[in-house]
Formats: sequence, structure tokens, C-alpha cells
Amino acid sequence: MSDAALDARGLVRTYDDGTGVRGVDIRVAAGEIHALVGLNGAGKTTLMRLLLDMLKPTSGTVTIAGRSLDRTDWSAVGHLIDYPLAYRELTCRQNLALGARLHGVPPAMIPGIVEASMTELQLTQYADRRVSKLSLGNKQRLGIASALQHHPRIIVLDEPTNTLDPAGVILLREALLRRAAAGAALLVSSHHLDEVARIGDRISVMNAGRIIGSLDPHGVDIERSFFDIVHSDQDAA
Ligand SMILES: Nc1ncnc2c1ncn2[C@@H]1O[C@H](COP(=O)(O)OP(=O)(O)OP(=O)(O)O)[C@@H](O)[C@H]1O
Repeated sequence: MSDAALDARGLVRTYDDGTGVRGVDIRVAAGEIHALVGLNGAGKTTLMRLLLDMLKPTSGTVTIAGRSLDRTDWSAVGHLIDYPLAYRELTCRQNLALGARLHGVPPAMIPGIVEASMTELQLTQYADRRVSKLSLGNKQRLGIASALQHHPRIIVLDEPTNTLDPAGVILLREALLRRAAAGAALLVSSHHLDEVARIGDRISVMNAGRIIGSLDPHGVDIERSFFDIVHSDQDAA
């Protein structure tokens, strides 16, 4: 058995046009931030959907904390995929309280967790504002808060820096580094190579549905290394 917190082997799921995920192995260890980068359409979101049981693979396996997906304890997982899921007519605070409940947080602990989470993402001033009246960036902060507030052991975030302002990017960075230091396993996709180099322990490059290589977070020209790997994969295809 693998000791990885998140472990996927041989994952395949393609769409009618042949794109999708075409054979991926990926592992994330406890205490690690594993970043996933790739061009638009590389398959990052599809892979994350497979890891979270939102999409069934044609073949391959996923285990979370050593358990297959049908036996996973989902209260130990936090995720944000595509765009933040929130009830438009509920306030920030109400949405977070609902999210905490759905993640199995004991009722007596919910108010404290929600307030701490709003403080962490600097959402407190919007606590009583309906989601329908939030800016895009603050909706994204809410989605991140909802994914992180119950201190999950496994965290999967698809492009969390999307629509964040520079202050939000810094708050997110600090929140993710804190979670990793506390032992969580994080898989985070991003198009911001400098940001993933800052926080990633490992950076995997995805192209055309496969993981084609990795980048050194401490490398001198990460953008150039990224395009070298992608272009040589495209030339080989
Ligand atoms: N529901 C779907 N039906 C058909 N094709 C899809 C579907 N979802 C994604 N695809 C296709 O699968 C491929 C991978 O898409 P995916 O969204 O996983 O990539 P991505 O790396 O997350 O891209 P981006 O960086 O643009 O978010 C693309 O060619 C996309 O058009």
C-alpha cells in the first residue's frame, strides 16, 4: 500500500474527441504542496474531477488516505473545482456555515470555524453580504475559505488564484503554506508559474492528458523550462 495521502495510478478518461486524461499517475504526500501546471485544455480539471470522484475513470485507481474512493472519508477532503459553489441568496457567513456542516464539523464548533476562516481570507467585512452581491474575487475567496475552513487532510484546488487580487494571492499563499506545515496534502493547479514556484514542493507538467515532466521550483527560468518540456512533448506527438 502507498503511504501517499492521495495516490492515483493509470487514470484514463477521455471525451468523444479523444481529449481528457490519457494515463496519469500522481501522488501527493502529507505535508506537501504538489502543483499541477499545463496549457489550457491540458486535462488538469478533468484529472482533479477524477481524483474527487466527480467523474468516473475508464481505467485506473485513486486512493485517498489509503482508501478507495467509495470508502473515502470526504470530511477529510477540501476542494475547489472550476468555480466556487455557493448559494447566491445566502450570505458569506451562511454559506460557510453550511459548508462546514456538510463537511461534518460539529455544530458547536461551526461559528468559531467560520469566523476564523473569514478572518484568514479577509472576508469579515462581507460576512453578511449575499453572494449575489460579491465581486468575483471575493466569491473566489469564499470558495477557498469553504475548501479550507474545516482543516482537511487532503486539499485539491483548481486554479485558486483565478480572479484574486494581489492581496488575495498572498492570503491564499499563506493559508496553503500553513496547511502544508500542519501536515495536509495539497494538489493545486495554476497558470501562474512564479506563484507555484514559490509554494510548490513539486511541480508536475501536464500536456494533452498526460504528465510529461516536472519543474524544479528553485530553477532559474521556470517559464523557459515549462515551454521546453511542453514543446518537446508536442514535437514528439
Ligand atoms: N465535459 C466535457 N465534454 C467534452 N470535452 C471536455 C469536457 N470537459 C473538458 N473537455 C475537454 O477535455 C480537455 C481537457 O480539459 P480540462 O478542462 O481538463 O483542461 P484544463 O487543463 O483544466 O484546462 P484549463 O487550463 O483551460 O482550465 C479539453 O480539450 C476540453 O475541451
